[in-house]
Amino acid sequence: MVLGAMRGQLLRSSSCAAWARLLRRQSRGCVYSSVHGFNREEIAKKLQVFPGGAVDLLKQESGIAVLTINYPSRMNAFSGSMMVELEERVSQLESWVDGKGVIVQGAAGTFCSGSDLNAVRAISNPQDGVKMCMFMQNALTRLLRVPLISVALVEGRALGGGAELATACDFRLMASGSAIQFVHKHMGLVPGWGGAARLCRIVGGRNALKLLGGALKVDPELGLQIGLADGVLEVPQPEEGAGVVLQQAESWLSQYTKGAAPVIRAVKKVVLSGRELPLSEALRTEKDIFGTVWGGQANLQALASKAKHR
Ligand SMILES: CC[C@@H](C(=O)O)C(=O)SCCNC(=O)CCNC(=O)[C@H](O)C(C)(C)COP(=O)(O)OP(=O)(O)OC[C@H]1O[C@@H](n2cnc3c(N)ncnc32)[C@H](O)[C@@H]1OP(=O)(O)O
Repeated sequence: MVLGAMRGQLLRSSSCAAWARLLRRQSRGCVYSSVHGFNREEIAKKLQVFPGGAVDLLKQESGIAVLTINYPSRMNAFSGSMMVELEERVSQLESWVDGKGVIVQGAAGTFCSGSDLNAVRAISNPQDGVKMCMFMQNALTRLLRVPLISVALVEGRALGGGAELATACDFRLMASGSAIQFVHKHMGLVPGWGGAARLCRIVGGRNALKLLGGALKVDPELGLQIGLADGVLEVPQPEEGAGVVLQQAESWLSQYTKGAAPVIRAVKKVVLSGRELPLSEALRTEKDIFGTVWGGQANLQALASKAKHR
């Protein structure tokens, strides 16, 4: 047993370096850095000028966190300071070693109505608009790449940047009566937070063209039909109390996060590399990640238990 554990430790340390190399190559999941003329501190300072609302993070014993976009007086629109707070919360998720899953939701029964239009009107020059996009693309790409299985719990409306936020999760659960709508065209815009690129990968180019070109309202039925939604949750009667939909979402996610955190995190990592890397590099990364769990505690316990897995 000791030899096995030592072998596992040796493999883990060398393979962790491989995962670190992958993350470094992706510069911790960021798309933009100074080589792209992106100055994070400069744009964060500009965004902080637009206060309001919060992005709350609850990390639970279960290993499932709840990230809440919290600005109900503005239908959970993202103020500038909330964009900076989102990035901070993603950093916390990246370093949560016991984490296995995360549910992204909006406060007060609605998801997110995109950018705070008051901030949008003030950031009207193209240069600052593009910098805001780069900031949010970095934050949302990192969210999608955290080694946790993520679910967007869509109640009420997910509009514009809110629809884009929903695409920055591995899965989407839609409450009955909810809608995801890429309203950008109505504003003379296209997605800028990475939502178009992710949407094409989720529903395919033709459906993405319809949703963006038609600014179509995607209800749960259409969401399931085109693969934008992975499940529909029935909204309970008011007397059943708030939080029931979140409990349903946690129950749905826990199907996929049952087990040791290192194993669930490795599952997300191998899928992430399979999703994003060229085949040969994905295979090498998979081998490295395999090495972090081979001979690990969960593996050794499973071998010792001789349990049958039906
Ligand atoms: C990259 C994309 C990004 C960008 O380009 O920067 C964007 O996301 S742009 C924004 C895209 N979003 C929208 O256009 C949605 C605008 N909001 C609505 O369409 C509606 O508010 C709603 C979300 C469908 C809800 O409608 P309703 O139920 O009728 O409520 P109200 O409209 O009265 O809203 C309540 C309250 O909330 C304020 N609000 C709503 N959305 C925003 C927003 N995105 N920014 C700022 N404020 C918002 C709305 O103004 C109301 O406030 P009061 O008027 O003070 O009551």
